[in-house]
Amino acid sequence: MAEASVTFFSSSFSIPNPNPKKTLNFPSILPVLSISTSLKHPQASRSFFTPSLPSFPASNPNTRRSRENQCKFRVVSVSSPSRSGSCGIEREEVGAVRWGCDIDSSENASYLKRWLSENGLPPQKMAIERVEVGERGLVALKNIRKGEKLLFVPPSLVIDANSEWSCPEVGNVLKRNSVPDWPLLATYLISEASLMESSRWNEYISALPRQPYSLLHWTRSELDMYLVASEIRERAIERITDVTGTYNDLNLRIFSKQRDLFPEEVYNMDTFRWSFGILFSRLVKLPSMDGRVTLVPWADMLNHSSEVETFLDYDKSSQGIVFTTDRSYQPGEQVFISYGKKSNGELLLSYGFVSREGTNPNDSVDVAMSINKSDPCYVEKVEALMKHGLSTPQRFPLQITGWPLELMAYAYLVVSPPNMSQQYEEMAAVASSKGTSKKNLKYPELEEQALQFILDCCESSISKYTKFLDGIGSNIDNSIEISRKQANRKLLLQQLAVDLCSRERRILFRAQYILRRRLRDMRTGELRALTILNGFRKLFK
Ligand SMILES: C[S@@+](CC[C@H](N)C(=O)[O-])C[C@H]1O[C@@H](n2cnc3c(N)ncnc32)[C@H](O)[C@@H]1O
Repeated sequence: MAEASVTFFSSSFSIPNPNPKKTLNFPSILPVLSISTSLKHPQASRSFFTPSLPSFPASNPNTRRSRENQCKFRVVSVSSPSRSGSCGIEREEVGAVRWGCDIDSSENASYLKRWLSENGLPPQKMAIERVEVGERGLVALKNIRKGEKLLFVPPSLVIDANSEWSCPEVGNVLKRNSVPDWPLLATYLISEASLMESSRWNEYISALPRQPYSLLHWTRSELDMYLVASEIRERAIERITDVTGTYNDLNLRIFSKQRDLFPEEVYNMDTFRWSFGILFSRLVKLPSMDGRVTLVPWADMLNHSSEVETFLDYDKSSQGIVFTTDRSYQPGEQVFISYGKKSNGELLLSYGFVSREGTNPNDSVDVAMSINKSDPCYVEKVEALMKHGLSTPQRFPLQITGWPLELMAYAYLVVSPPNMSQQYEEMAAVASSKGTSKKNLKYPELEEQALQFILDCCESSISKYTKFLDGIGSNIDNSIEISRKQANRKLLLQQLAVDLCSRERRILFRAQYILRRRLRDMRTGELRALTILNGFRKLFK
């Protein structure tokens, strides 16, 4: 059960490509939500500030749909012409769309609940309410026992790659081009959203956040300014680049060729950023359905807690999407789920929040390691790494409880001398976890150097965090006059960055302490052995 809640999965994204030189980009690791139950006060840092985002009149989702209206999209995007650079994140303003709602308004959520009930959602023991953690969430209406199954969302209310398109022509074009699940679902959401009342998902889409929170929605300068010390910045840039690349490919090969079906006002970078933001923060992978990725209305109103393990799955006996509580709840308590065993950086990357201090047992910090260019065996080492899908620099996660075998193997490779070139392969294989087994490499003659190398990496990282945390407020440019809305956003992002960086630096401090102690013990051990040896020498003299 816990295994299934580790919700990273590999997406094989590729549209059959007439030009094999041009590859389609898409993140190889994408997060998916899984579900579980609650903490008493899992206050996450996001709850300190409420960002004030542009507001537009919400469409009334209760309007009746007319079938003849199908495929007549409404141009509702308010995105401004993009000033973005090649990776699309140079812009100072993140485009917003009109779809969805401000999640602090509960009106759309009550339309959603009514619509779900009318369409087969059975009576629930929870209701959508404004909550302290996560803004909107599901709250127990009655006593809920530990081990109870909840939700029972019927498959007819779930969106997946096989869902029927309200505008079948658009769906047919994508299917003919064998567009994989993630970009297909992103396009599906945009297509349905643009149809408004003519889409059967209107009530669901109207209750989605207009601005999903995740690093996908930070500008390049925000990432550079606030996440300068954290490796999560790189991952955010990679993700933004992948999403942008995916949109550009779809646009080039499909949208631009059929503008009647895919008008630019609807299918553009801003609307894709919105739909990918929704997918990153709400998509669920269902283990009992061969890992099918789905959007599960209602279930996706549950917020995350790192201290519970229960997750969403399809339940054959009830034929619905359920989760089983792993604690009891009293009326009025918010019910939480687990989005998987994620570090705070990963939570910020996909969901836009950081867990409250000390509540995330899965927290880790990525440390970047690299082979020194002046290493006489630089080429051989890099070749060995590349053979196993690694590079230089390479990131490894460090946890409060220690570091993985892969990181140690990489460190051995970095410090190993030319006369050990026969072992480079083995080291790289273990570093990539693609070796024969998860092997604990042991090279006693290199251990001290390898540990010293890891310590140096941690200390250089610590100094970056300290510089950022000491300078926050003073090194951030306050000279530009900003509106209240921008000030709120700035405060929110600063707070998130400070929370993330303090948690990550704490893990590094712990690693520094352990490494220093281990090295000291090794060195005093060596010293003692040397003193004994010298004593013997003197004796024999
Ligand atoms: C699947 S949705 C959950 C429902 C969401 N609160 C809503 O109103 O639509 C995931 C989003 O909820 C918020 N969220 C979930 N768990 C949270 C937590 N522990 N602290 C703060 N925000 C949280 C984040 O904005 C995240 O992107």
